Amino acid sequence: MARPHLRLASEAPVLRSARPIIEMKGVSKTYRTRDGDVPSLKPIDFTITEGEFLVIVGPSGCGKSTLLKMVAGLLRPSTGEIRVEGRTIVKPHSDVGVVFQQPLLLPWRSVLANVMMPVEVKGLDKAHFGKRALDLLDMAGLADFAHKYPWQLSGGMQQRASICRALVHDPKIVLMDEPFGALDAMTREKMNVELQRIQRATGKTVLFITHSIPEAVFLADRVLVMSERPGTIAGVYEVDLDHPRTLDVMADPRFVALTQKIRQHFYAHGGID
Ligand SMILES: Nc1ncnc2c1ncn2[C@@H]1O[C@H](COP(=O)(O)OP(=O)(O)OP(=O)(O)O)[C@@H](O)[C@H]1O
Repeated sequence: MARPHLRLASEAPVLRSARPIIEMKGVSKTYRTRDGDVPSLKPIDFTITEGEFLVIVGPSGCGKSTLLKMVAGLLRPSTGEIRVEGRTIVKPHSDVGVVFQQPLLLPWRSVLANVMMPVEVKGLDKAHFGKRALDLLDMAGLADFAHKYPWQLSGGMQQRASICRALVHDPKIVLMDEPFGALDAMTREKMNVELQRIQRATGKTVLFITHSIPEAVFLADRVLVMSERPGTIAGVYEVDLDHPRTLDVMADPRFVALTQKIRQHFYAHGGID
């Protein structure tokens, strides 16, 4: 990808600090439906620190997306409290950028106009953030595609554009719900390397959901393993591998041992999917 070492001028790399940025206290969720209650999450207590890359893995339906939506303020917890930067979350807020499994770009808008969506919605300064959008597209290797339309881009390029869109308003936190699940294996690996680079360059705190244990270990500072629905924390694994990580790290005995340990955790507790 183009210019692998470019860094946004406004952003210096921030190392992971011990400062809590997302705090969950007794957070649970039960969906109330016409067919009855659907308990999705048991009470969870967990803290994510500033600049941390936290990856959640867990069986299908265990409440991963529910948790992410609650951090984004798109859903309210049934019990407990989520704080972001010390503020209790009760509605959608601009401290986060969100990336979903599908890029969800509007086909009638150019790539640049898509990336600028959050700026327009939040009524931010278009000149200032327009420059930032172009810098981000440059960083993501999409400088030559700013004025193209989404259908003129590959799936991986569209997903990179959607990551730019999540970063454009400079949120401290990026929430990513299986963002690379729809990509082919090689593109997915490249995206992992790229995302790691962007996260290290910008110091963003990332909360990332995946079904892939190797992807989790490759990206994470910590991997949070959830149990079957109603989900709760089954284990937390620290990933003690140096940065920047290349794909070669997957042959490192520590990588192999940790992926195996997490996989065994799933076999012991009922499978990942
Ligand atoms: N709007 C809703 N109304 C009722 N039940 C819901 C709703 N959204 C999710 N659920 C239920 O809550 C549980 C958790 O859903 P969630 O999407 O958070 O799981 P997940 O871990 O992200 O799953 P997957 O890995 O398959 O994407 C599931 O059993 C799901 O059926």
